[in-house]
Amino acid sequence: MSDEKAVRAALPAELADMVKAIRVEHGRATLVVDAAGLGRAAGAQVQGELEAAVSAVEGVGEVRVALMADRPQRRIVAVGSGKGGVGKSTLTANLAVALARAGHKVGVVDADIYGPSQPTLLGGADEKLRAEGKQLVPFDSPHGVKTVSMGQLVERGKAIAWRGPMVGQALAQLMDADWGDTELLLIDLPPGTGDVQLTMLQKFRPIGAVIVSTPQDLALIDATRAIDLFGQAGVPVLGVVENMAGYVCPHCGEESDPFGSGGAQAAAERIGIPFLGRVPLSLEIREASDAGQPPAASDGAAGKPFAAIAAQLAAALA
Ligand SMILES: Nc1ncnc2c1ncn2[C@@H]1O[C@H](COP(=O)(O)OP(=O)(O)OP(=O)(O)O)[C@@H](O)[C@H]1O
Repeated sequence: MSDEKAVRAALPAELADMVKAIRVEHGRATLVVDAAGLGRAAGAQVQGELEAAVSAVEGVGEVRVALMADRPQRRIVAVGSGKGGVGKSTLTANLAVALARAGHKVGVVDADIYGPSQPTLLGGADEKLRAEGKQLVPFDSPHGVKTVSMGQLVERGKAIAWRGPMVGQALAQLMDADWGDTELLLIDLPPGTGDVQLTMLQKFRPIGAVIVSTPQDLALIDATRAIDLFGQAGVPVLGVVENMAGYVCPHCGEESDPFGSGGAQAAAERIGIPFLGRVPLSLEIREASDAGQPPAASDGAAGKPFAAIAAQLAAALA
């Protein structure tokens, strides 16, 4: 039996499939292990078990275990807006839930230090973040999305007055959390074009951005500024979403457009970026969001626009 075959024969059955390559040279066995999706603790355990098993093989004096893809390539999509209060956090949470329901492994980083809201939106308002070693462990929301938030790093209700470097460090901690097999991270950015946005673009290089705007002219002007920021940083804008467009009166059914309608679509067409869809102004969306029950988690009418936009986004990413 060759040395490699002897090593393979000695592998614990439940770990054998993970060992993608074996080389034995001068009494040193090197194993390449597919550790994608394993957290740090599980990875260390696999490593220990393989070392123990292989060091018992005759002629092997040293064992090296290389854990590959321990940090799988995760795609990052930033969700931004030119101004506050346009529904960026609501959209991020619901897109994440809709994508998770469509089978994607999704996480949300709530980078909105001035108004962190993902824990509330995703049903974890009272959850504290755990740390394992130096790594944060994201909160597993009941809606199939993992999330970490600036809001979980500070006491609830306390104002955060951080300067640039502190923001950068906090953001890095959130991004480097133990995301496990998460494939796609949606980042809920603070509104505008400040420190957090720049750090995110420069340091973590999202593969694309989604811009949220209400249909008002002023919001659209600000959205155009955000689009410009992403463009300058070389981050493609995957599309624009128009939120709070059209209001259907729950009593009489009459449809009105308190903030106008269609402005974001027209602006996207003018600038030459895709329009991903429209979410109506709806009492149901607001109430469900406040209650930590994202509309996208159910099959009701309020969830439909989010599912449609998520499908568009998934297609753009594919
Ligand atoms: N389509 C909608 N219909 C009704 N209410 C909405 C809709 N979208 C968002 N809201 C409500 O508007 C408020 C602001 O939304 P959200 O916090 O998502 O905005 P934001 O752009 O993330 O704000 P911030 O500036 O705090 O980051 C929330 O109360 C939310 O429930």
